[in-house]
Amino acid sequence: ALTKRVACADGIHTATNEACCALFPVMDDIQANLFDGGECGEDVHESLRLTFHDAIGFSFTEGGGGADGSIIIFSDIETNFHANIGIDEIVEEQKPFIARHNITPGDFIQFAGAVGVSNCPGAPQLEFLLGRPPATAPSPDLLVPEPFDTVTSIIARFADAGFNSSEIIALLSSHTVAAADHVDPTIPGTPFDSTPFTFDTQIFVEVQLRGTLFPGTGGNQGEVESPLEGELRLQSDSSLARDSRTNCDWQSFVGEQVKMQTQFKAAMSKLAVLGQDVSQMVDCSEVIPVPPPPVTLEAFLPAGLDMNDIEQACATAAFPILTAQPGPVTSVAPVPPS
Ligand code: HEM
Ligand SMILES: [Ca+2]
Ligand SMILES: [Mn+2]
Repeated sequence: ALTKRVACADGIHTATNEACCALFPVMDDIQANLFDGGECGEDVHESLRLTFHDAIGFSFTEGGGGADGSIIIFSDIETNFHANIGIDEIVEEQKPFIARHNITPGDFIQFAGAVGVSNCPGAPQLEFLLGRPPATAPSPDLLVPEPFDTVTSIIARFADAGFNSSEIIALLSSHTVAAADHVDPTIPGTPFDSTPFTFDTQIFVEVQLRGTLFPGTGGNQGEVESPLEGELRLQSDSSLARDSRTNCDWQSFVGEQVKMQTQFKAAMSKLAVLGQDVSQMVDCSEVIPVPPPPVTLEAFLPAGLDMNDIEQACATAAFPILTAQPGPVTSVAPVPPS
């Protein structure tokens, strides 16, 4: 179909809606100066986490404006919430970008998340809608889930924001490009899967492996044993992979790159506009770059492990049979700090 495009004032870009033209200089700035020239590193990971921590501040019963930028506008309040530990870093890094462009914090947070994820091989091209007004109040506390929450409590919290249990698992695809800095503060940058720079399905494989060790110290709140040196497992991910309400959804993404991409994208589209009036927003998804494909498409077992190390949890389907990477057991390298 032919869509009428307008020329942007920069003389370089075109857009279906002129309002989207303003996003190109923002994108160039964050790619060069926040994401180190287009990497899928720590700042992208933190920016993706921030999209969630801003948006999930929404409740049908407790209030909260959702994806409204309140976590930046009222950072003095929200970064002190226990579940937001460490989020102050990316909040302070993003503030100067917002100051030098004409964009609201709510729009910037979701835009940076979508552009950032496009740097990760294997990710879907996320939607981006423009037009979130500035937040007028901080989010109430206790709306962001904690890694030590029970599955019952996590499902209830997401339901109170409009998400079903399948959408929770789809959103947790995000933990494929992720590491923890504060769960075990002795080992910052410890990834949740062995490929923290690739948006693959390894998170769904590796969380299903039998836990055998703590990568740093034991006894941290919200952490359970992982299968590999250098890899950290959240108690919440572990429980969701094993609970009968969510284990088949979890397993269903193993090796299913396109399914994961499709469902993550759909759930992120909902998350990014929580609490917003979509009828007042402009679709600028065309501005978001198309991510590179993953280097390897096949899901695998980490070297030295075999199918006996998988803790089958879904009662109605067998875990896909995977091949181990060659060689002896390896350890996972940390994600370097930004
Ligand atoms: C049950 C829900 C969830 C829980 C309990 C949870 C918990 C956590 C925790 C504890 C960390 C480590 C933070 C640190 O110590 O640095 C983390 C990291 C992260 N989370 Fe989640 N999370 C959840 C859902 C989500 C969702 C829905 C998204 C995005 C859509 C997300 C994206 C991320 C990312 C990208 C990181 C890595 C940040 C980095 O590497 O710096 N999480 N999450
Ligand atoms: Ca990964
Ligand atoms: Mn981090």
